[in-house]
Amino acid sequence: MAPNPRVAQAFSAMKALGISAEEVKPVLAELLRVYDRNWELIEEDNYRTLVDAYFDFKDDKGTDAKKKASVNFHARERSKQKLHLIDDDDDEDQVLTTRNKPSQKLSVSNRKTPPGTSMQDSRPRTSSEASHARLMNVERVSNSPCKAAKSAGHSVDYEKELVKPRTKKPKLQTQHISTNHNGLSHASSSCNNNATTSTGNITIASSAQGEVKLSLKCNAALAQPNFCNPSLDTVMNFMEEKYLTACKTQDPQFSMVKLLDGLCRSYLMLGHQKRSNFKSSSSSNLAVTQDERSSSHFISDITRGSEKATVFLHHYLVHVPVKLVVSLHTLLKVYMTREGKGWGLRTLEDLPKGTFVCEYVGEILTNTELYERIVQSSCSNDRHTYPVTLDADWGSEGVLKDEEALCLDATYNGNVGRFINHRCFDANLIDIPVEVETPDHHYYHLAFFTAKNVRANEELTWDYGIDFDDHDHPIKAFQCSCGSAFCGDKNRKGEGKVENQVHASTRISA
Ligand SMILES: C[S@@+](CC[C@H](N)C(=O)[O-])C[C@H]1O[C@@H](n2cnc3c(N)ncnc32)[C@H](O)[C@@H]1O
Repeated sequence: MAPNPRVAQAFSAMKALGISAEEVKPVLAELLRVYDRNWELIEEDNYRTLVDAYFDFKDDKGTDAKKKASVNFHARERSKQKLHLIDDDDDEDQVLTTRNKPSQKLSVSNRKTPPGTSMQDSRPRTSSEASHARLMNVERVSNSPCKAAKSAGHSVDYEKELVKPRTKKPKLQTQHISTNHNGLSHASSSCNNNATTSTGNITIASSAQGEVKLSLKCNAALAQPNFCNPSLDTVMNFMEEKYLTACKTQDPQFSMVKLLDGLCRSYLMLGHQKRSNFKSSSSSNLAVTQDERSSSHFISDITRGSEKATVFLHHYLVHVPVKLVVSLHTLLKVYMTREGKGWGLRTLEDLPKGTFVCEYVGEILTNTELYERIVQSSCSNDRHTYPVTLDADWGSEGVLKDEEALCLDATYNGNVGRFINHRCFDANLIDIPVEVETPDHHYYHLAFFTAKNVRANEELTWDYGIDFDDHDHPIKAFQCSCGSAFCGDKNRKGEGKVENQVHASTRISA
């Protein structure tokens, strides 16, 4: 009788791996029996199931082959149950633990197949069950973090085993970001579903369903001997500390998880804009409105190369205490200035004179409330920055006393406007109070417009109106590094003693 062509095909596929037909025969026979002669399941993925089964079988060479096959298939069935546990959470391929949801997703049930369950009992009953059983792959990772580090090479908490089902998921579009020696990041991207082939340190993969996965590959050169995996919590806390102090991130809500979440959101948002051929113009910027209360933004950018890490990320969250219609120039970029001014804001495109840039958003406080805050923050060594005094009457019909005058304090709640640095006299932005359409016209927003043509990549600056000679002012001026030929700070960097601290206050007229 002519040999079954499918059998011949399977033998030949295995032969290509150096496995003889003789060795394959019993394993194939067992698989056919378990899968009710469903060849598709065996042939899929280039006979992967057959290969797995063969190696399982071979592992226990020396024991009775048939009994062993039974045990192996039994193990597969246990794997299937594990997969179902994860399916229950509708998150079957989650591999990283998060702090909010500790590693239970990764934990594998100790549930055993009931004693006495025969191989026959464990047969998949439906094709989908069968394929679950078949597609299941279990990678064992040691409980010991150190051993896990050796085998996995990255810091993930595992409880027992990492379960990786080989279910077919929609293809993820991947993008790699590599960094050069300055820490400058550059990325390649594409709009099709093909993975790019460049090597890099960060891989972002997304699917059309809005799923985004990040994979960070550490620079091997930074590896230390005796490496032992830290917990995810330790890493997150360390990074949060680092960005809150070293990089002067001022958002008290800052967290690495939010940062990474912000990256994913930005990726999706930018991808969406790219697809819809989004193009910003001065007028369209004005049309961008949103309630920013819950939105987060991610910005990756350059530091001055003083950090060891390969990619530098900064994020800021925008918390607006009341629902405001905010117009935001979408191509703005927060970056670390080189002159020691901390973070700054720059434009990514040329802006003609008179272009609306962004609003200055902050909490509205009375002068008294602001003063109390400043006293409090100086006691706790917190940096308190940039209150803007408003001369609007804000609903009051009479003349306001000084202590009732209102300020915008963007220290804890603000928008990108909080990153605009001061420049003496010839700043390229001007702040304009913009009346809001309320019947009494008491209220206004503070909006920034360009006071001159601004070139792409130029820093956006604003004259805070500081009197650097006023030493009695309750808020001490910072040592100015604006670089303007008209700088009014006699103590500016390199030209005298360092004046105490960081604060800026300006008074505007409505
Ligand atoms: C409105 S914030 C600007 C964003 C700020 N650079 C940051 O990193 O958050 C104002 C603070 O920035 C710093 N700054 C702004 N302009 C500066 C300048 N010309 N020279 C030095 N520091 C400046 C001061 O610390 C000031 O209190």
